[in-house]
Amino acid sequence: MKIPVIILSGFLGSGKTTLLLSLLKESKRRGLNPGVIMNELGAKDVDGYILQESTGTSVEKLLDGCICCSRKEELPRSLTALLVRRPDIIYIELTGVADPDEIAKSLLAPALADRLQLHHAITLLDAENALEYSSRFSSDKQLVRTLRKQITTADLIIVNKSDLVEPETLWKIEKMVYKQNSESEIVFTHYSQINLAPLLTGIAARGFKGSAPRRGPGNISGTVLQRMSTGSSSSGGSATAVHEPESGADGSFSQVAAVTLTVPPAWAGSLRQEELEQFLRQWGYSLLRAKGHVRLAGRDSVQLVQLAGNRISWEASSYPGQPYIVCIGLNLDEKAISHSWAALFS
Ligand SMILES: Nc1nc2c(ncn2[C@@H]2O[C@H](COP(=O)(O)OP(=O)(O)OP(=O)(O)O)[C@@H](O)[C@H]2O)c(=O)[nH]1
Repeated sequence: MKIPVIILSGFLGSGKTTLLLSLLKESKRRGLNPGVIMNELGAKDVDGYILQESTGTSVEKLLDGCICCSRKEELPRSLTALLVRRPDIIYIELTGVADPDEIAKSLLAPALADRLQLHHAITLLDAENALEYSSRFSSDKQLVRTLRKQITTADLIIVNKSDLVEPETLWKIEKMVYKQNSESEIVFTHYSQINLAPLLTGIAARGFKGSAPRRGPGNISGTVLQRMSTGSSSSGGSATAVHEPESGADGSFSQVAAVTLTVPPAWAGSLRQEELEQFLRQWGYSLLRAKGHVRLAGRDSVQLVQLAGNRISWEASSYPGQPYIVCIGLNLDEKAISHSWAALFS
């Protein structure tokens, strides 16, 4: 029996890891042994740590580049390594700038096609920002193309973060999605909460001799509204650019780049929350996403900081390593960022 694979795609900060956490918990509740491949643009494994911390799942990590383009050859190797652990289901969480179609094609490689089967390609959209992407990223045509591919490839589109927008915005997003992909199911929700049962229907733990997995019958209702009938260095800086393509090349190859900033090991002080927020906000929309673990003045525990869609959130974490932040952006000035970061510790 082929092992079902679920691909999770969607722009930076749209809610992929939040959904993956729920899927892992539900998989474990059903007695399944899930395998996870997680790809990050940055050199640090923020989301993998979150998953391991809250679900105990071991994660095959592919850091520092995108597996649909610059690190394409690494995916088959990781899948083969994962298969040794005999998973009942495999989740692949892509970077926010990955083309899921390229990943789906990779599953058809001769060494994998007999063992794996694409079960669902899911794309998450950040309701607060999705309508702006084409105009905001007009300087990066590849990125705009990739974001379209994320919509056209999906058989399930989850419009997430509906708590941050008015209902009219959701209707506009539905219209935009429908123009590009009228076949997919679309649900609206927040914190990636959907009915997971249809996604996992028919998937059984190994040893079970039942029928092969099949796609669920739908009914993946969100919590807000359902689709209406539409008729149809010293600073520790290190950057990873997803390079511009040769014309006609496969992959996403956008100009989005990641800079990993670590706190100098010798520094014994702690940062103030406002200082760090100011550091993150000064780059405006060129900083698309930031995440990391830092120590703050006045807080006992390490803090997980996340910037997504220009919103910053903080939560306690038990990360034991050297504090860092990964910054991901479009046309980010790496030198200026590293310089400004170093100034925080001078
Ligand atoms: N307000 C709000 N915040 C959300 C929602 N879903 C996720 N978040 C927050 O948005 C941030 C990004 O969520 P993730 O699940 O990490 O997004 P992602 O797509 O995995 O992000 P990357 O993989 O880093 O691109 C986190 O701080 C989440 O807690 C939502 O529906 N509403």
